[in-house]
Amino acid sequence: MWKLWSSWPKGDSVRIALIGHGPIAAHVAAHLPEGVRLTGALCRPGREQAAHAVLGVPVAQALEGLSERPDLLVDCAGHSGLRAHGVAALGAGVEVLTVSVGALADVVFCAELEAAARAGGTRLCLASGAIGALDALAAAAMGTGLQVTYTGRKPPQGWRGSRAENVLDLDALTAPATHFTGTARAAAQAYPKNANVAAAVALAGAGLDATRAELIADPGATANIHEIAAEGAFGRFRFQIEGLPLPGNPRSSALTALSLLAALRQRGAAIRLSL
Ligand SMILES: NC(=O)C1=CN([C@@H]2O[C@H](COP(=O)(O)OP(=O)(O)OC[C@H]3O[C@@H](n4cnc5c(N)ncnc54)[C@H](OP(=O)(O)O)[C@@H]3O)[C@@H](O)[C@H]2O)C=CC1
Ligand SMILES: O=C([O-])CC(=O)C(=O)O
Repeated sequence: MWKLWSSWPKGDSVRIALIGHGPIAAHVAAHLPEGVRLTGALCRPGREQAAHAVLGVPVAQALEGLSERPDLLVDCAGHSGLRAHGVAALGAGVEVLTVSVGALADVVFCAELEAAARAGGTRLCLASGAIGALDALAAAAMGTGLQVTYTGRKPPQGWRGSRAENVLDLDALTAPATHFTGTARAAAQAYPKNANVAAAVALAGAGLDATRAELIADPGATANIHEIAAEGAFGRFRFQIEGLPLPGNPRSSALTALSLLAALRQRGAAIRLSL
């Protein structure tokens, strides 16, 4: 069946390298669309063997250490991966696709990324990740009066290793408990492994300081539930997604890895969605 973004033009292929070898990276590597070739990966010092075992490609600690220069560097590692490699890659003219959207809440780092992309004549692409409806938010933001609230709800184990543990006894919860309310910027900075979605919603729509965020640990939740409530001159909408986690990390929704695959597939299409 013909699809809008069916495949890369025959004979063309894109070389990608990954940052990270966690559940998101492993899923991407195992399901690359036709025409996309994984040529390398970047890891932290001492993690070469572990990364090679998961991905089966040459591994280095920096882009210059890879034998093949990628056309695109795909950050699947989280904020520290983008911080370690984003500016250098963009400055060297290598496009970067990232899941670490919340890292852009740091204004200084965001400006460094932007300057590097301009200097390198390339761009930083933000994955839609675990959320949807960013197209509607971006359109709504072109009108007036946009107000957006994002609510992130996960089972208690989805908040392990996050600041929620300072506020709540996750093992003892018997009812939903809010452990953060504030701006999307503050959420993204306080929860680097859990609130990239808050940043994506904000960057697409009303901005990091005007978007309200609430984060909830819910012992009754059986999925990672993300909700957007938006209203403005355009009208209003509500969007909710119940994302199942990837095997290997209850924090990360499977849709995140799928969004990277969708972005890779779209990149090679002559006819594509416009967002
Ligand atoms: N945009 C979105 O909607 C979403 C974004 N995310 C982001 O994706 C990140 C990754 O998720 P997931 O795969 O589940 O997480 P894991 O934390 O399980 O995996 C992260 C991987 O990245 C590696 N890594 C960490 N820092 C670096 C670095 N500086 N350089 C190279 N590799 C590095 C780790 O390796 P090692 O520890 O061995 O060094 C590990 O292999 C999350 O932390 C979160 O920030 C997640 C879900 C949704
Ligand atoms: O995967 C998810 O459900 C969301 C997540 O962790 C994030 O926004 O960083």
